[in-house]
Amino acid sequence: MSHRSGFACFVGRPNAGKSTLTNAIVGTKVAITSSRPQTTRTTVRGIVHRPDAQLVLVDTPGLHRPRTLLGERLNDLVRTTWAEVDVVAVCFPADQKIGPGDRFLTQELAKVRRTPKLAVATKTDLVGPERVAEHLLDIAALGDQTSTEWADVVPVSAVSGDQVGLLADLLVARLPEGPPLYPDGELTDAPEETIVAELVREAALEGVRDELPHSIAVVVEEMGLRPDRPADKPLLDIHANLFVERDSQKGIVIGHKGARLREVGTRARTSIEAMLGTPVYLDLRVKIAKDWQRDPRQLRRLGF
Ligand SMILES: Nc1nc2c(ncn2[C@@H]2O[C@H](COP(=O)(O)OP(=O)(O)OP(=O)(O)O)[C@@H](O)[C@H]2O)c(=O)[nH]1
Repeated sequence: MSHRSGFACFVGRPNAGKSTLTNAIVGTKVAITSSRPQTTRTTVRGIVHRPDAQLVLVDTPGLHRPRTLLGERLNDLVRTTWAEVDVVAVCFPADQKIGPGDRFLTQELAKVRRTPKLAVATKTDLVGPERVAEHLLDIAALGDQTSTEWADVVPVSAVSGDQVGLLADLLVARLPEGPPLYPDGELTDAPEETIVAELVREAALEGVRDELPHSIAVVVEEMGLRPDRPADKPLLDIHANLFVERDSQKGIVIGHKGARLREVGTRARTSIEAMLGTPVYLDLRVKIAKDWQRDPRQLRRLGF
C-alpha cells in the first residue's frame, strides 16, 4: 500500500471555523477556538495519523489589511505558509454571505499558483439544505471570478462531524507519496509552552471588550515539574506573563481587587490540566509592554 504525507492549512475570514475544523479532523484540542475573531496567532499543527497517510495541519492566522507591524508580519507568515503546504483549504462559513474579505483572500491565494486549493463550506449545521446549495454556487462563482480552480468544494460541519471524514480524505488525496514525517502518536509539534500560552490567552480573552484581544500576548517564562513530589502526585509549576499595551488595559485584565485575574487563572489552569493531564500551579502576572504591536524588538521578545 502506498503512503502519503504532507501539509495542509485552513484559511478563511476570522471566525470561519478553521480551528474547530482542525480539532475535528485531528480529534483532540490542539488549536485554540474562541467566539472572537483573530485569536489564532501562532502556527499550531495538528497531525492526523492513518495507516495510509500522515496529514499535518497548519493553522494560520487570518489574512487582513495590515495596519500595524504585527499585521504585516502576520500576512507574511500566511503567504509563506500557502506556498509551502501541499494543499490549502479555504473556509467559507455557510451562515454568512461571501463578502469582500472572502474575495480579497481568494484573490491573494490565486497568486500562489502551484498550491491546490480546496473550498470548504463550514458550519453547515447552522443552515438548511437550500442555503447550503446556494452557498456552494456562490463559492463556485467566486472561483470563476478570481480564476481559482477549486480542486474540490465540500460542505462540512465540524460540530456535528458531518463530512469531516470526507474532507480529510480529499486533503490526503492531494499529498505526495512519502513516509510519515512525524513519529506515530504525536498529535502536535507545538511546544507545550506555546499551547499553554495560548490557553492562558484564551482564558484572558473570555468576556473582554473588542479592542483588547489584539493587545494581549502571553509568554510562558518557566515551566517544569516541581521537584520532591511523590511520583503519583506530580505538580507542574508554570510562570507566565500576560502582556498588555497600556495601563488602562492592565486594570481591565486584573479587575476589581484582582477578581478577574483570579478567574482567568482558574479557567486557564483547568484547561491546561485537562490538556496535559497533570495538576498545575499557575503563577500569572500582568505586565505592560508599551505598544508592543508596533515595536519590532518587543514583537521578537513575544515570539512573533
Ligand atoms: N455551529 C457551528 N459552529 C461552529 C462550527 N465550526 C466553528 N464554529 C464556531 O464558530 C466560531 C469560530 O470558530 P473558530 O474555529 O475559532 O474559527 P477560526 O476560523 O479558527 O477563527 P480565527 O482564529 O478567529 O480566525 C466558534 O464559536 C466555533 O464554536 C460548526 O461546524 N458549526
